[in-house]
Amino acid sequence: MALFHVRMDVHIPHDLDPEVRAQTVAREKAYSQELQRSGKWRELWRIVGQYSNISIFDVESADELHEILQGLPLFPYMDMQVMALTRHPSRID
Ligand SMILES: O=C(O)CC1=CCC(=O)O1
Repeated sequence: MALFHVRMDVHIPHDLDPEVRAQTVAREKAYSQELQRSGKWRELWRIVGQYSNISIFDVESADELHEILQGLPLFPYMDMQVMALTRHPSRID
């Protein structure tokens, strides 16, 4: 098990066809909800006032995360920052 904190900043071009945009966003939603149901996409939060999110992934490896992120329908329109997480020694649970 490996935990990752991911920030995704979405930059869809303003001239993208509105139908393509709507279809891509709908496919993104379905893809992320399937991964949320599987437990791999553990947290998904909107950053207030930005077309950005903070996510926590619970995956087997960095390679698996890479595959998941590359499969995002919005991947071509995103900047991402990934941080690998490990357990803090002061945690009590
Ligand atoms: O809207 C976003 O932040 C991009 C996104 C990630 C998963 C999803 O459903 O939308």
